[in-house]
Amino acid sequence: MQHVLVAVGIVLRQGQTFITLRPDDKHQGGKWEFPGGKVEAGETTFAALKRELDEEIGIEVKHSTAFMRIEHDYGDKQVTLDIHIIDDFSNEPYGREQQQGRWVAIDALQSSQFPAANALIVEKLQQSDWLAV
Ligand SMILES: Nc1nc2c([nH]c(=O)n2[C@H]2C[C@H](O)[C@@H](COP(=O)(O)OP(=O)(O)OP(=O)(O)O)O2)c(=O)[nH]1
Ligand SMILES: [Mg+2]
Repeated sequence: MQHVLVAVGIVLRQGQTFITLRPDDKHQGGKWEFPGGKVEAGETTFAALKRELDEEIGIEVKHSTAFMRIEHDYGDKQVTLDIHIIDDFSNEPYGREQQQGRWVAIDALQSSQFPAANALIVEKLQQSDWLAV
């Protein structure tokens, strides 16, 4: 069974987060995601986060805080999501790989838009009072 470690970034600004649409031909395609991707051999999670967020949404990550870690088994693939809040970045995010992207209010996030592993992320984000600042 394939097992991957994925660095995931919750890009936050004024109570909103930037999400992107996974291409149809990828694992969990057609679902919205928080940008990120596989941590490569010899790479730290922070380095992977910086690299993936530059590649996928064109931002430069300046600061991140660990948020939570989730293990999920999709049956065809096991993932460990290492999720970080990105609270300082430069450049305006956009779908740099031609994927759709949009800002959405944390309160308006719906678990059903995302892969199953994300339900716990949405729940915790919506419980975190400190995110409102
Ligand atoms: N980026 C991201 N991946 C997620 C989320 N939720 C979730 O279950 N995943 C899963 C889907 C994929 O199986 C895996 C991400 O791996 P991926 O194959 O897209 O990684 P990648 O961006 O490096 O893709 P690639 O360029 O190597 O094709 O994590 C999420 O919110 N964001
Ligand atoms: Mg990715």
